[in-house]
Amino acid sequence: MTHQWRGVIEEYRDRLDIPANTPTITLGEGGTPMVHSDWLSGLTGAEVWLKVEGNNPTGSFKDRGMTVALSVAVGEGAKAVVCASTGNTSASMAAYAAKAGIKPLVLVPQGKIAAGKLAQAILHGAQVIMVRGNFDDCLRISRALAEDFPVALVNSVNPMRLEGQKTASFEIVDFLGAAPDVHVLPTGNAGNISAYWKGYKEYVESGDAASTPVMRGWQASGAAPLVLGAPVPDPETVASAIRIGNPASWDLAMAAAEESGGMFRKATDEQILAAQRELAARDGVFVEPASAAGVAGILIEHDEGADLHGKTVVVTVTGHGLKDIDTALSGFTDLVDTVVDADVSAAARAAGLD
Ligand SMILES: Cc1ncc(COP(=O)(O)O)c(C=O)c1O
Ligand SMILES: N[C@@H](CCOP(=O)(O)O)C(=O)O
Repeated sequence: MTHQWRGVIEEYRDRLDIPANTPTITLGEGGTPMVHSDWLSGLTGAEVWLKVEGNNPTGSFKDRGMTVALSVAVGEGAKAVVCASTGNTSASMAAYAAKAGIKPLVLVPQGKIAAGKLAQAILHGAQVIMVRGNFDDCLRISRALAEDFPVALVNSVNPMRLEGQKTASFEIVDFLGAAPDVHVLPTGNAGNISAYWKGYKEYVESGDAASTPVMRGWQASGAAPLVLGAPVPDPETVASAIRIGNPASWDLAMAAAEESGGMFRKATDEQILAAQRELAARDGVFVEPASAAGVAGILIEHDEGADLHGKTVVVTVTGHGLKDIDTALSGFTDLVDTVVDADVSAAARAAGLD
């Protein structure tokens, strides 16, 4: 009989630092594909694998953390949950809250989150509060609400989120049979790089891996506090998911980069969008702009002459492209606007076949 994937908690309960009586609120998250990037492997001489986190139930890696955070919160009696979000956390939280039958409350920067993510949060029943401010303002308010009112905060400042998100490292090592040499991922609030590093270290401690990878986090140029070494008061980037100026997991993320021999770097919006398009067209993997920051990083370092020959590289592509189709289509207005009469010769002419 084939193994039915049971979600992060049931697959990894003995590796999660959670209370023993924690219930399981799951949508079947985790167990995401590792897709070989023939394109990036051919270009760099490395074996490059994409960890495709857009295949999670709500379309991003947040689901790994949210199943654990919501389950623990419900186990502790929570009747409502709150988060600040650039979009994906709200979509994920709202879905798991719906499954749990508790109230989701979301604070988002007004007009700054992708329509697909807003639709997810609303359809899953969240009360969405639009804030005149940025993500960092929303997180400050959410923390205060959770202190003063009976709502559990489920942003990645909640350690249960990192417990769940660390399972992606386990899956990568199990798939490859060893830890990769290099792990590349986009970085915003910095919970995910911290969670991956925790997971890799735990697999070494338990004897399931012999080594840990070098961790490289990529930020957008207009929202690159970890590169600059100081918070950015007005972060700006087309990659709305990582439009964050003061990452909550700053210290953990810095430790991940330093302990692993890695670093944080930045890519421009143009480089991120070009990477998004190339990845979709060459490897068949459609990701949202923020998710392409790590791919942009590989391309940038390749252009700079970095030598990855013979290495195993994993790039986490964090969220699905369908979440933000407005940005994706913005570079293709000529194609979208091409319309022909309903006959074969007009179609053949437009396609350049005649
Ligand atoms: C699609 C996507 N990629 C990357 C990130 C960055 O992850 P983290 O905030 O854990 O650094 C986020 C959220 O911030 C995101 O939604
Ligand atoms: N990109 C995130 C920002 C919040 O991150 P979190 O991991 O701390 O919840 C989002 O999708 O809102």
